[in-house]
Amino acid sequence: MAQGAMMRVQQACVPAGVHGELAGMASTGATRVASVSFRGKGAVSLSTLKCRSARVRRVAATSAVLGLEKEVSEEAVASNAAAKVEDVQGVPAMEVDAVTEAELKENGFRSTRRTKLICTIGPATCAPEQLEALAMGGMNVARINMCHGTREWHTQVIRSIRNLNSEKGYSVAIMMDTEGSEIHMGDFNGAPSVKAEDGEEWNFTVRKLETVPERTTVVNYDGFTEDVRVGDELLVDGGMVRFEVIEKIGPDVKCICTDPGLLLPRANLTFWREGRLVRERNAMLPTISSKDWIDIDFGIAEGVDFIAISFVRTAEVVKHLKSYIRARAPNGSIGVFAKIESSDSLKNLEEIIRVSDGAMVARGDLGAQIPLEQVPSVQQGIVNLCRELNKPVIVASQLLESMIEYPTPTRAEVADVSEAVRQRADALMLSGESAMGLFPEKALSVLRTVSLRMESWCRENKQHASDRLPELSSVLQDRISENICNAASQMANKLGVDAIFVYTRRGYMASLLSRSRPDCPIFAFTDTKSVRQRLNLQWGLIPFRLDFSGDMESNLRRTFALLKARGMMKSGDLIVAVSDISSADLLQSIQVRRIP
Ligand SMILES: Nc1ncnc2c1ncn2[C@@H]1O[C@H](COP(=O)(O)OP(=O)(O)OP(=O)(O)O)[C@@H](O)[C@H]1O
Ligand SMILES: CC(=O)C(=O)O
Ligand SMILES: [K+]
Ligand SMILES: [Mg+2]
Repeated sequence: MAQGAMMRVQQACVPAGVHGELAGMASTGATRVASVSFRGKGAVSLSTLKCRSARVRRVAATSAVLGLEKEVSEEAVASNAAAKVEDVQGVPAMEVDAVTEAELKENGFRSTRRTKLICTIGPATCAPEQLEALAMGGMNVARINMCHGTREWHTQVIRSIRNLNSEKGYSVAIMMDTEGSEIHMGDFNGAPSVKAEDGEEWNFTVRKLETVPERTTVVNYDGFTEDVRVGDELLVDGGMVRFEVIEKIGPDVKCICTDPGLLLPRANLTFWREGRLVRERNAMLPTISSKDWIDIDFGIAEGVDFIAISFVRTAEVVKHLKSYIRARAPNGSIGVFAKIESSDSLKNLEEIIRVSDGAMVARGDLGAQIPLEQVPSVQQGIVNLCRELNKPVIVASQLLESMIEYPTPTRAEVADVSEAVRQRADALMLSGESAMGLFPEKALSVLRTVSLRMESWCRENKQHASDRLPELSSVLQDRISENICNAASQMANKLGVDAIFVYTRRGYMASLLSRSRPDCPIFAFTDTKSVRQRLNLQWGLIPFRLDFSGDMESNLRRTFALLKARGMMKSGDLIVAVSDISSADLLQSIQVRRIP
């Protein structure tokens, strides 16, 4: 998190009385300048502010943010959920996310969103109705950060999302993000933040304290007092607040605040000597801590769809976690994402990405470990590499940071989001904006609107023409699939078809099609719930669950009938279809079909 964030958090703790006026602002579109001038009586906690601002968000969500797209109505989603076509046994013959279905029907195939959206869930968004508002707003994946919250809280959030999915027809996947064992500060007796003033003396201690005295913070790493030296600089969250070490006394390290600001609970700590990041024994801490393993067991038991590993340094740890999951969740249904957020991960980037199921450009911590001006080019490099290697990639952190407190984004933020979309990242992620901000739904709506606009610009300007992707594999069977998918995409672009259909059990050909970023949406039909959930995160894929029958022809006919019955396609629509469900000795083919 950067300097700006702490100022806004501070402003978010504004006195009571602000709510009604903020609500008015959101609906009238008043400027951000107005929002800093609110004054009233009595302090109010961040969480109270959040509950009361529910109305603000409702208003925000129903007004087009940047005036581009047509909103999907609640009625449309409800009627889709009700119109499930059922097989004789009462099991839906075909399942698709209710919001995506409404979007397809209302906005048309061409303008349906390709970039996927992830929201970090926190106190601002954990209630079932808040989660539903995000699902309605296009959240494809909900992220829970194991740095924060209790086991009960995480369980509750996961269950609420699963309930929404099963009862209301959404298809929100769940990503668990590990805490990792990097050095961080403790909590401040439950306070949302604590101010450190210029020149103040603070005690950084490794004592285990139940309650922390004033101007004290607990450091989670026992070796801290030995590793740190007098004269070192301590950076909180990559420089939001700075301290200088002046004295070491047993378990306590006395520091002077040299750059004041707000300290957030569990903020990341790095220490620097003569302008360089110090990585001594802390570099030997395990990437996955013992607490992380317990969290991972919990994630496996709860059936999360993705686990994101924080501060990955080598490919080995990813391989280890993947085999751990394979042994405990035999259908291998959890995708492992490597978070690229340290200089070590950049050294081993290609190896790490090759063994992971996807990667996250975690710009928050990354920007604290490498010079900030390198972050944009590193982001582009990671996005390109992931695409080459056929791995989904998420761009995360500070996309709309100012919206933690303001109802409209800055121009620079809109440009940043647009750039990630132009780079063809698979997914964009909200952190504080949705976890603890005042305008979670509106932030999501901005991501959606900006994505749609840039995607349509890319199509109009034939951006795909310049795409050159290397061959993935030297194995013939894989090369056949790869070439079929590339050719199917090219054909779809040239013919201007309405959609590409792919029939896939494990999602392999669906990924390959997504990798070639075609102009039309990709309908991915798969027979398991877990694969359907995981395909949610990949660019341009619209995952359907469908029971397969023996041959391609009957699958196609069945799909046409079901889609027509649900009003999602009509006679005369043109599609390109491929499949990886037939056995290896069957001829793989590309079919071009007009819906009868
Ligand atoms: N479950 C939660 N409970 C309380 N606050 C949360 C929760 N999740 C997120 N937050 C708040 O939202 C902020 C931003 O969330 P985010 O997930 O980016 O965390 P972070 O602490 O910056 O760490 P990371 O580097 O893992 O992203 C956090 O600093 C925290 O204040
Ligand atoms: C998301 C995350 O962990 C980061 O940006 O640091
Ligand atoms: K984390
Ligand atoms: Mg991080």
